[in-house]
Amino acid sequence: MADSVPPAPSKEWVLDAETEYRFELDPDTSFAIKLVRGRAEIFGAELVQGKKYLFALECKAAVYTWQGCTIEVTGQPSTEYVSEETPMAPYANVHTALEQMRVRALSKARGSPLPPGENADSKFLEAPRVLILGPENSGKTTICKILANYAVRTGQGWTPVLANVDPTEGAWAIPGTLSAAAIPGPIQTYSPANPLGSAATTAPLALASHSLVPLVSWYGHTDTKRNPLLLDRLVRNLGENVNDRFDLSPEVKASGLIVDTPSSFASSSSPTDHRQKLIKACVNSFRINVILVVGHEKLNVEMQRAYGSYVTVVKIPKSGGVVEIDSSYRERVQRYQLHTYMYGHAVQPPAGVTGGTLGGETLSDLVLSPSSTVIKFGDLSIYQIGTENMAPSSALPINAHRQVSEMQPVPVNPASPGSGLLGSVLALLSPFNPDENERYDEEILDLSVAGFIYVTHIDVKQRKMTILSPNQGSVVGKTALIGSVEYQDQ
Ligand SMILES: Nc1ncnc2c1ncn2[C@@H]1O[C@H](COP(=O)(O)OP(=O)(O)OP(=O)(O)O)[C@@H](O)[C@H]1O
Repeated sequence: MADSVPPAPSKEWVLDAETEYRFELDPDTSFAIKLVRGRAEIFGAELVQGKKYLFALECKAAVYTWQGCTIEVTGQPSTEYVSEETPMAPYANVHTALEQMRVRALSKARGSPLPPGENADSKFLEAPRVLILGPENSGKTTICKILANYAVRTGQGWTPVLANVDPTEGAWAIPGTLSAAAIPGPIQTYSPANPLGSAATTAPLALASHSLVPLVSWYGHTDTKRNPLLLDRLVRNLGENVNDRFDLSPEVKASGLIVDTPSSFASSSSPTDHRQKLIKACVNSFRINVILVVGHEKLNVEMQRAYGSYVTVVKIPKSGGVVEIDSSYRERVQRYQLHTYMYGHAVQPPAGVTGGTLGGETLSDLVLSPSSTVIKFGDLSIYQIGTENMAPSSALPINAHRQVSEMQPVPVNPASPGSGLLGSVLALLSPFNPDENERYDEEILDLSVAGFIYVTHIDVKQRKMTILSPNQGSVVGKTALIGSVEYQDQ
């Protein structure tokens, strides 16, 4: 009977130069955009003429054109309009400045002479290492995408590293993580479940040919205030890992780094010392040399005072297109991310649209079938870092010592009624160092994530539990970390 469904409504929009078409989708709807004439981009990623791009899961985005274009849209967005006021010109200026830094850094790395008149002071020969700060809904993640996409679009072969230290956002994995990946090609926008494009963490590598393989670490909470000490350590680890990666390749190093941060780093409702410590951890560990503050005068002044002597601090405008997303939308997006990690995307294109791609992939390639496995309690060593609902050390009375530190790995007994395991997300960690001499007490805090599993059933009597995993690999003998991220099968 599919033939009798009338095709979804289609409409053409003619966009003038330097304008953008903005749209927002309702839940359970999909949408298609085709570039008919001219040139256009979505957050810096160019559209190919004639190709049908699909969008789903309450995606909110914009098609921008520098020279003017015509697009055909199919489906019914909840909001759509064209805006003539965008901050794309200042963003492009920032890109140009970063590009000059890349070119100079590569010349230095290769020992090539600098163009005449260029400053040979080593301070001006560093690749850009950019930290993006701004309040909620200022468009930080979108700016990261635009800047990374402009870098890969130059055709210079850059592979900038994008790092996400915002655990409220799933980036390439799921909420509760920090991650970093080198970006070899344009990041597509198509669903808030994959805000930075698709990645292959545990899902089969064949899943998506455009997948990145990011480095992921598990903080385990979506609230940055929950365990700031742990967050600080993970930020430093990620910085070290990125620096190690840079040491392996002068080309990647010259491509530079862009770091996306949580809005709590800019929010006056966060304790000032936590905020400042975490910003400092980012600046130091990622060796930041440019701070971009998105539309926040006070934070800009604060950053100028704290870092202006050795870091270039620039205030950039916020786009009027950034959607004011509320907490219920955020919760839904977190659920979409957790669901997509296990099941992939099962998107139904708008009626009548065939041959569309989602994030550059054909739809049939994006559906995953996770496996549900029963394991014995002893098969997996499960820990949590610190105890639940722990106030930070700074909130304890003077001279009071906590029994369990915020950083201490505590074994979790699945048989205990208060284990909190049922419905929880567990991060499977990469193995401990095989060399006993290299092992250390807190090594578990520094292990990267190999994948995630969800606990869907616990049978205390039989001492067994059922886990959902996106791949078939055995978990026996592995170490897992629980946090406070929960999953409910939809
Ligand atoms: N110009 C635009 N037109 C339409 N939608 C946009 C535009 N810019 C950003 N958005 C959308 O607005 C939402 C919020 O943007 P973004 O995630 O970049 O903000 P953020 O500051 O990183 O958010 P957070 O508060 O989570 O840190 C996203 O869904 C994004 O796709």
